[in-house]
Amino acid sequence: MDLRYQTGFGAHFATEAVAGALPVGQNSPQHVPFGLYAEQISGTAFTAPRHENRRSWLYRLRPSAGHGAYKPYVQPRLTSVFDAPVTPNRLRWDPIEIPAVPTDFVDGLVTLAGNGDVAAQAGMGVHLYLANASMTNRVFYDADGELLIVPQQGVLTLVTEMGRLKAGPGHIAVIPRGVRFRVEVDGPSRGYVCENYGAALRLPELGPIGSNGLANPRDFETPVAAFEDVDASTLVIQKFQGSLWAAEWDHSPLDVVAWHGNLAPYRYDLARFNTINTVSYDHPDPSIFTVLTSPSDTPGTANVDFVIFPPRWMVAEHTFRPPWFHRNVMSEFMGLVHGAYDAKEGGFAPGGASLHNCMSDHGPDVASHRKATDADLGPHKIENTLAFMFESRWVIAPTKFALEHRALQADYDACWDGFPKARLP
Ligand SMILES: O=C(O)Cc1cc(O)ccc1O
Ligand SMILES: [Fe+2]
Repeated sequence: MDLRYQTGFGAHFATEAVAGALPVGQNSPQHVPFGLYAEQISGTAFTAPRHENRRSWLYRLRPSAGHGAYKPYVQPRLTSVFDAPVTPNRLRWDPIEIPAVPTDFVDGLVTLAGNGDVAAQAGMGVHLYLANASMTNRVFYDADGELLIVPQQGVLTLVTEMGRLKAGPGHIAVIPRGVRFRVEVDGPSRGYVCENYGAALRLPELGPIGSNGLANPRDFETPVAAFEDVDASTLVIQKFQGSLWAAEWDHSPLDVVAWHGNLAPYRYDLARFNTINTVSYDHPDPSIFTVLTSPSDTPGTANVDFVIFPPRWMVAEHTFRPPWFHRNVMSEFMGLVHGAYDAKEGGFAPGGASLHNCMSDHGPDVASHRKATDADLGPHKIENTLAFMFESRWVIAPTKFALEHRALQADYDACWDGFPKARLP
């Protein structure tokens, strides 16, 4: 099915799947068209400043309040408890395999790491999804945070309350906190998820860059209204305060016929990113590649930034072009969608991950360093690559699952062994 989208970041959308379903001129009329039920979903406090405020009005076949009690649902690999001792050591994982047994998106989520406090609405969970089956008669939502999904293998169809969107490798999709959805897969599927407990992701400030550049607002796509009228038992699973809960509803909650507002799922094609970089010398800070940011209460110090390392021209003169050696106050979780990353010649594979926490020393490995030092510095295009980083002000703690998994590389430190010592005159 061809899906249709409306464009613009954080825009005030209005969409109806049936003509005349959306009330005109008010949100909650005494008689909603066709007897639909009006329901507001807020993503910010009612009194949040206007430029922060996010909410939408949904017009549905039945009110979502009509369901019974939720009971605990057991999926122990998805958690907000990062239960391994937090470590200053640099960590790297090979890709974790997609299971052979039928596994859908919810059951296929595994938590690798995270930070902050789900109850305080600060920090994030970092997960992988490892799925090979579509969700049937099951719908998920996350009361703990917004979900930034970075597919690495397989195309996902996200069937949400507010319409359908597709995202495969090269796209990202964002589902706001609380919005219900089902995931359909087209085969074995793997990707990364940043579960953002904090303030909703938004475009970064552009400062002296000016009024255009980086991710341009018009390239964000939000689905048009689409609904299913299914009077069959549906298991609605939610993540609430770190645990999963499920309730059997007697219908599909994906029954929103029309909606309007600025809280909505969206997708973005990372190939549309307007990558800005030096045209003179030196390697800028990677903040120049920020796609989306979730600010914390301290200006310029993100709860989490989503940063990409896309294909781009390298033209810097008399410059060591890959990332420099560094240690940062911010903590860095990295993943790779495809290709190779310019700071790591080997060992960092698509579907793999790395974690460099606050003040841990890292940078190019020996082979990448040598190659960049010996390189002829003509204009050079880095192609067929897409790495990304979830960068956070809070130290990122791994889970036991991640630390005990055989995908954890035992010898990661060795990639920085053998740098020849500088020779003084
Ligand atoms: O560690 C990394 O590879 C991410 C990174 C990239 C870069 O270009 C500069 C700093 C930085 O942390
Ligand atoms: Fe780094």
